[in-house]
Amino acid sequence: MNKVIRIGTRDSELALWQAKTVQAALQKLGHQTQLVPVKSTGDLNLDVPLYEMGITGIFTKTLDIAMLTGKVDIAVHSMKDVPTALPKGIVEAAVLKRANTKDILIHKGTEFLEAEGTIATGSLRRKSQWLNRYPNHKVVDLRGNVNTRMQKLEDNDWNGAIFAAAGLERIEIKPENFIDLDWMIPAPAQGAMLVVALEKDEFTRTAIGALNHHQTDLEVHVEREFLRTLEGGCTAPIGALAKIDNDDILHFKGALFSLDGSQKIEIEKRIAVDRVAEFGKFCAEEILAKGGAELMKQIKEVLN
Ligand SMILES: NCc1[nH]cc(CCC(=O)O)c1CC(=O)O
Repeated sequence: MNKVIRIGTRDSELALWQAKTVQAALQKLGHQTQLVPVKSTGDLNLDVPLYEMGITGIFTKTLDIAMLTGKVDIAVHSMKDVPTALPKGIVEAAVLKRANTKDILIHKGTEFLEAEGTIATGSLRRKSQWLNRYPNHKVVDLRGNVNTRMQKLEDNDWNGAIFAAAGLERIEIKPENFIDLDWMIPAPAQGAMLVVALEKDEFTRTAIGALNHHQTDLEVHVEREFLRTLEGGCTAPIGALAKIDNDDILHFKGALFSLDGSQKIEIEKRIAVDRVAEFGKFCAEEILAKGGAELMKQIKEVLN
């Protein structure tokens, strides 16, 4: 059997870049492909409510629906935007080799760092970590796709804004005036791309499976298991980074923060790659035991 693999993508520059990268990789393997930009879900009439289908992610919802209604065969996502529980009928088909995992600060001069200043981010994880390190600073909300956020930074008098290096590097808009935030723990799966497909579509799953990068796959699954064990369905300030070294040792760093950044519960551990099963869960349980359970309860009271 052979068929054209229809690749669903949102229409931001970053989403298109990611979808085209997967398209090029599939074509190199001899597959026929087609890009299908998917705009909004507004005109769709579904007979089952979204929550019953297990559809939750704000970034992934549109493409989930396009796939479940047979309009596309696969969807390409920034893996960090994908909820840890996928909708019924949708499965991970491949995790691509990871790019830069770092958060970076795009700034207009770094003098403010040791004094007072205002930085912008829409991420609770970035906000809480920034305030933990710079309690005298102010953090303002910043939303939109990366191009929009970059423009808003230019248009406002903030001292800087935080971005994932990977996003800016992919679409080649990373400016000169940045610093790597090596101390900031990235979002679980930051810098990785995930291709999802329908569980029942074996042809497509096999085709896409050839793109899987085993090491990245192992790393991000430890990070996401850590997240899933901690979060319980809420978007708390949680960071996680797993990295496998040349000796097949996985190094893990994870943390949970209070929303105002005043509390930080962190963990740093390593384990042999052949023993990573349940390691993310194990690390999360240690965080929960070290005060994380109480902190999660407080966070949920504020957010829900
Ligand atoms: N939440 C938005 C988002 N989702 C994925 C990326 C960039 C690519 C990545 O982090 O994997 C970004 C932009 C950002 O966080 O600055």
